[in-house]
Amino acid sequence: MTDQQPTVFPDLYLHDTLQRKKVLFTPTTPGRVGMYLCGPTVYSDAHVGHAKKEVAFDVVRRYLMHLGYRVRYVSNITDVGHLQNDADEGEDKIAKRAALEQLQPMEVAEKYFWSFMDDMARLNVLRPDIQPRATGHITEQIELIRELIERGHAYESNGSVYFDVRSWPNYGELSGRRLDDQEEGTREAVRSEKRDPRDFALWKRAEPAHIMRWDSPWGVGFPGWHIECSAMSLKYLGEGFDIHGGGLDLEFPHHEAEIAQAEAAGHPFARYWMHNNMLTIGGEKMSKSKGNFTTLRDLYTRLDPMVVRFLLVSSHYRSITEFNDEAFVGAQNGYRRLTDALNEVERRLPDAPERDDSALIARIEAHRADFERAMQDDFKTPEAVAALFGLTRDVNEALAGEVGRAGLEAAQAAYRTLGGEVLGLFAGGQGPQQDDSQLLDTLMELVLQARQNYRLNKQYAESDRLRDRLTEVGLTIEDTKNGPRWKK
Ligand SMILES: Nc1ncnc2c1ncn2[C@@H]1O[C@H](COP(=O)(O)OP(=O)(O)OP(=O)(O)O)[C@@H](O)[C@H]1O
Ligand SMILES: [Zn+2]
Repeated sequence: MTDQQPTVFPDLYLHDTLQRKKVLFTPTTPGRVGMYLCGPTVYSDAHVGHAKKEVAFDVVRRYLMHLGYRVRYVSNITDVGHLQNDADEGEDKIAKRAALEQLQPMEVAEKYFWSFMDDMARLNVLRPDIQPRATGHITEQIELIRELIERGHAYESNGSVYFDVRSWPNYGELSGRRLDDQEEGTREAVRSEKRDPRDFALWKRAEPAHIMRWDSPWGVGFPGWHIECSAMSLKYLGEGFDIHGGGLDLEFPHHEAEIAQAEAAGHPFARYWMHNNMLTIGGEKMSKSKGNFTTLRDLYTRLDPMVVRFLLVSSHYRSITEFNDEAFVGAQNGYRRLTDALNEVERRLPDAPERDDSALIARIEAHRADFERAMQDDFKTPEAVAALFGLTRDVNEALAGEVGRAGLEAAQAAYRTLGGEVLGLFAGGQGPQQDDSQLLDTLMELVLQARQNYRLNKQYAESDRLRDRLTEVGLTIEDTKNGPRWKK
């Protein structure tokens, strides 16, 4: 099979954190893009902030694919518990959760990996081409640390290995922080192992109680927080790969450390850095540790995941998205406007008459051009969504009268390509209609309530009849100590 790739790609501008400005994007290998995104630490359910990041970069990837690029999208899974704070101390997040849930650390990682995958699938986030796990790449991480020691940029101390920031003058180039401005804040015991308090751990000696542990040239231990991303992105995308993404909160120290680890070892790192801004609640970053989060799981009981996605793409990836009920209502209405129009277009298509729709088609093309222009200017999704609303205004106006096949087909193609393929707003491909599973959840909640009322009134025969009838259609009710549950 030959590669069907366009030879000319339209100009695409993106904001590069490293250059602190919007720049023209040119991939290293014509027609191909290698992208790496810092993925989740799998120790709890994903929240809406994680969704902002995943959707932001999913849209970047989808748009590159839409332009005709072949994209290799790599996103890691942190399944080794790195320590709780940036100063290389505190508890191991995964181990802490394992103790709480009485599970093995690897059970915790497995459980939350799958919950993350399910949550993102419902948001219509495409699966990464490669999803490397940190625990599966300990050898690569050890190798990179060894190179750093050999080149004099890292040193072993008491069974741990630290990156020597003073040996690498470029440290701070991404975040613009000068070494002298960087915080110290490290506990005395850890500080005494370091030559400089700002040095960060590449490898940590494991205390006897630490479950996740590996042999290394420096004794039994586990990797530091940052090293996995340098090792795995280089392994799967090669030196000088194109785009590295992640949340703005990771710029320092995580991304700064990723660059230093790779480049000090002699491996040119990412050429463009993209950072999404934060999803906030009451003006504060939504985060696991602050406890001010709403999990996607919870949110999906109230909202169609596609509305959540619509809400996220309605603000720019570099803007703050404030999360509140008003925003939901707006997103619900906005999404409805698009899907109502598309549903009507598709309903009419099979019996559409032949007629001249050139005026409508010209307007559709103009909205399409607006959409592309917005996306080529640093992925301005709010403007792209505005173009879809412009399209919807014209389509609705046309639908008020008679529209021919050509007009309907052009409208359908615009919605499906731009709203569907690029923005990922119409999951599944079978149409934008409401997802029935959502409906089923709501109905079953009502049924369980009705059954509970029967039981409270001691109407056990009615309650049993309800349950038996559900069993006949393949729905089972189980009474647990936390109340009744149902499953298909
Ligand atoms: N509120 C948010 N808005 C946008 N992106 C976020 C938000 N919270 C986390 N992210 C991104 O998700 C990824 C994983 O984040 P992380 O696991 O540190 O979540 P967190 O909730 O900030 O956890 P913690 O509070 O324990 O640091 C990072 O790339 C981070 O930038
Ligand atoms: Zn990373």
